[in-house]
Amino acid sequence: MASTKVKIPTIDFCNLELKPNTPQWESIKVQVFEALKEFGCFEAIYDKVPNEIREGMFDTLKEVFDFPLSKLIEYREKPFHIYDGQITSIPLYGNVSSADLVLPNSVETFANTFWSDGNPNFRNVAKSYFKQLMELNEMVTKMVLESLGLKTYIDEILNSNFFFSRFTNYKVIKGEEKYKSELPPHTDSSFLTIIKQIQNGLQVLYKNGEWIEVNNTSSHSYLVLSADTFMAWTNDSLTSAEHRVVPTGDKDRLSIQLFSLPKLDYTVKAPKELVDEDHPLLFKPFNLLEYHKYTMSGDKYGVNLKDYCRL
Ligand SMILES: O=C(O)CCC(=O)C(=O)O
Ligand SMILES: [Fe+2]
Repeated sequence: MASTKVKIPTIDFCNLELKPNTPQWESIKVQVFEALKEFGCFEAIYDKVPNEIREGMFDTLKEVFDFPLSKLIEYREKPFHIYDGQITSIPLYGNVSSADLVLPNSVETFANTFWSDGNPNFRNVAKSYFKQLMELNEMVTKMVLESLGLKTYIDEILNSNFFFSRFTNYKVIKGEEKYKSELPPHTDSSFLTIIKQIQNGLQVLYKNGEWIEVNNTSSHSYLVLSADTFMAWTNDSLTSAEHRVVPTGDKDRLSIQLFSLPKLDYTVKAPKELVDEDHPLLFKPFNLLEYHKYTMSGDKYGVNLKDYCRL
């Protein structure tokens, strides 16, 4: 059972002209760093995504999972477009992911696969949604690096970012208790992951062993998670939040994720400033391409970066 005793911090990013070196920035920066160290996550209240854009994204997500399987398979056949569904252990879980929703000018491949007119409205909605969340990702990244005294690395990290988006659907079939669409506990391989859920279900593991429910306190709530790459790059200064999804209720649960990953050939290595005799290097330098090749080879279900390159 998830606990209600410990709460994930909520950090308000609204109504502020958030710029480095302002008092608001400094105050939020402290909260962000503390939360990512302690919990590996926080709930951001972030009102830069207009309601109609967020709703447009979820309407599209529903539409995509109502398409026949043949459409989803056609989508999967395009390079770098993933459809993960019908997994034997979680048959009601499905996700559609790609890098192209967030690359400038390339949401077209996604839209052209699903809609014969290329759905121009959705293309605008997706660009607007991800642009705002990429700004949130950038602010949080800067705040972490400033907190670590590593301002000089901000450009390097932001330039190494490669974004991946995912639409996830946890189907519910009423009365079919034996089918569960839970997502098992895992950590993400990204620097940061930004998750929007409309129904609850997401839970994060706290260091005392309790699963904490992620609740939306506002329609502008997003969960920001720090993940494996940021943990390795910061030599363990941040936690990589272990999380899982246990949907409740009798409606399909929908969520959208944005992952900021390191570019495939970027070598992730903790900077020298974070390594000394008292803080030895904890992860061998790695790049995502080699790591993914490793996770895809043989039976590696459930492995994470720690298994791959923790020293
Ligand atoms: O559906 C969610 O809320 C989270 C999904 C997730 O953890 C993932 O795709 O890595
Ligand atoms: Fe995840």
